[in-house]
Amino acid sequence: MDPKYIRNFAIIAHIDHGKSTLSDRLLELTGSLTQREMQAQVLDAMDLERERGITIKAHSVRMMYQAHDGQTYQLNLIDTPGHVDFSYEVSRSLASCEGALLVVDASQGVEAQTLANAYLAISNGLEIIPVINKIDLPSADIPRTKEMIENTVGLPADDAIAVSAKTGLNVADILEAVVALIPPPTGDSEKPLQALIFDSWFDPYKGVIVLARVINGTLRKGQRIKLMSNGKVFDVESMGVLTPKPVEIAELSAGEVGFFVATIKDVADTKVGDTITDPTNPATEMLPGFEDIKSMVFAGLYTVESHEHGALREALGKLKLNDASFSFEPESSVALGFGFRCGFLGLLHMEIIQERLEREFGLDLITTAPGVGYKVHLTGGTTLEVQNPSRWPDPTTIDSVEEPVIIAKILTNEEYVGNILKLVEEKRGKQQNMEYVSANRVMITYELPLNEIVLDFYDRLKSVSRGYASLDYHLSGTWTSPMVKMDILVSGEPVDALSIIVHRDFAYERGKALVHKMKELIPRQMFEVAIQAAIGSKIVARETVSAIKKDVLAKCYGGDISRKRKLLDKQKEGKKRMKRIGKVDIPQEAFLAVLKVGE
Ligand SMILES: Nc1nc2c(ncn2[C@@H]2O[C@H](COP(=O)(O)OP(=O)(O)OP(=O)(O)O)[C@@H](O)[C@H]2O)c(=O)[nH]1
Repeated sequence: MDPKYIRNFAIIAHIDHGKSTLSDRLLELTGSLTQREMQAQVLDAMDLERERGITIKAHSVRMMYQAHDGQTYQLNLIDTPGHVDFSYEVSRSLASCEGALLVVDASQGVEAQTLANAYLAISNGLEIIPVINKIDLPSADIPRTKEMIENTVGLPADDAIAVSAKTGLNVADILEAVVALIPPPTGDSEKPLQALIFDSWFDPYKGVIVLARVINGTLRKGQRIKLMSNGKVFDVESMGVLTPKPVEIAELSAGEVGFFVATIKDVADTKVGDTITDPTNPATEMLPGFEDIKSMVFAGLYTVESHEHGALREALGKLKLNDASFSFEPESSVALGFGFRCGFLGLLHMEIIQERLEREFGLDLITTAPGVGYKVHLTGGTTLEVQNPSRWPDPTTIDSVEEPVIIAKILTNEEYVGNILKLVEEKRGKQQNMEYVSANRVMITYELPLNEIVLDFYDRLKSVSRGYASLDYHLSGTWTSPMVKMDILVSGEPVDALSIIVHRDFAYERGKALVHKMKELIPRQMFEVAIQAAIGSKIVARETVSAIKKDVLAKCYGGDISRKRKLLDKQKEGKKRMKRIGKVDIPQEAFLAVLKVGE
């Protein structure tokens, strides 16, 4: 198609501001889907996404739209993931577009992620059309939302389109604005091929499916392609566009977006952000912005039943086929047996993988507390990358430790600033900036150790701000910090899977809180159980779980068999996620106690 009539755009928004609902409306208006065909929120394809109401993977849909000028335009809507864990993918999706709809909930206003995504869009040179959504709500405040867009994002918002994605009110105006305001792509179909990969996944029937935006040149069915980051060469077997139903096509020319299937076996070969070229007439340069993304958060995954270990390995292998950003390698624990150390982009990513393992593969898992990767410099001059506390070297051999640090931007209402500052200070934060972005909204920028964020930061932030704070973060570097390993002893025995890495100055407090929480979480046994926190041989905290005195069934005084059964079933249910360590049954929650300390 003549690029003049192509518009590539994304919708960026804070979680729950209505991106999926609006996408569905646009599909409906362009006749891409009839109402009958339309399942609620087609773009969120995975069940899990639908259930959790979040968009995990980016997809793209081609819509044909006849504008008021009589011309038919090809509109490619590129969906972007809405969560900070996936901000690299967001940035690559945005790099495939010339414009973006910035959707802001009229009752909530601009949130941290609205801003983070808007900045990504601005830095990718996109034309941004502000859209104020949910104007059907009684609490909608259009003038205030406009003011916030102007003050925080720095975009003129007089012409913001006020819509209700729910009722469809004014949504048609968005399509006209897309055609009128978003520039057409400028690539050249005659130049050597350069196509940007912005998503890929593994389909059990078709193999690896790649979504790409052709920047220059033409990508044709049957042609040979080369991936510029790794030099690997494949043949394109089929290609198409999602309308949202897949429709086969023979080529994608400069400016167009679509998917293809090639002789690619491993999704890890198709890295988001990579450039595809033609090996017979290669482009001289990769497209800018490619990064090899790394796992930031690590945790051990074990099965409750040791005989399910093989099934876990198989399931992890299958998930990895679909998700190159997730990594795993075997590890073993004295307490838990054989398991895997898994790497994730962030906590949400970790929860998603965990849930899929349990739901799709029927595994019962024990997860150890998530932690980050440290660079440990030894006195002998060598440096270790340590992602597992049980690999922490002997403290006498450690010269210094570098821990990863993030820049966190927290957007909140004035009245919660005090609470939030207290929280970030407690989390070892260093203030970078604090400014009013509108009459009562404040943007707080802090440098914080990632290790503090992966623990309970999100939940704590939510509770101290009553939900009126949003967070966006990105990795910014490292700090040299006196980190130490803290062991947890149950009945005098160290349980390796419970060890965590903490800052020396906070170890005492953390240890006290942790054993206290564990005391609540470990059920009483027939005997007394001591729970201790120790650094090296020094015990820093201790609690005792006292022994059970009575038989639980004694309460039922014989007679009522169904009540008895219920009670036993309840106990069984409770047992499911326990791991017997020595003589003590430790429930899953206790392994994650460190996440719950503030509760
Ligand atoms: N009243 C009202 N509710 C809306 C409107 N648009 C969306 N919603 C509701 O807001 C909630 C979130 O909408 P989604 O479309 O799932 O939001 P999203 O931005 O796609 O969310 P993520 O996928 O998590 O990023 C849903 O319950 C929608 O029904 C609107 O115009 N008016």
